[in-house]
Amino acid sequence: MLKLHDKEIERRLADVPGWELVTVDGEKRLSRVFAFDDFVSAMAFAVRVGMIAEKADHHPRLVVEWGRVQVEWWSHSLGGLGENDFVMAARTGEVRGC
Ligand SMILES: C[C@H](O)[C@H](O)[C@H]1CNC2=NC(N)=NC(=O)C2=N1
Repeated sequence: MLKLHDKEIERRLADVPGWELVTVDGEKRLSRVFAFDDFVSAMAFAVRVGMIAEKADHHPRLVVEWGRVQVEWWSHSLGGLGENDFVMAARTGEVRGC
């Protein structure tokens, strides 16, 4: 998988509404916070995202708190964003139903 350049990233961001481009330790990531009514719903969402990640062998950073889950996707092997990350971001939205 190829590391995407800024122009390609900008173009693909339009395909994943709701996701934000962030840079952490010099590496670009896709980031989004999902809101829930309580902790159990947040946890259940995180588990479902974890399952699709495991199946894809491509894993996110998941921060689970009462009522919210922050999801970040990037490719460790690329030190940035690849096509996979946009695919998984879109699939994450489907898990949530939005
Ligand atoms: C050995 C295993 O297939 C690799 O470490 C996978 C696991 N999950 C991964 N997830 C992410 N986000 N990036 C990777 O480079 C990655 N590599």
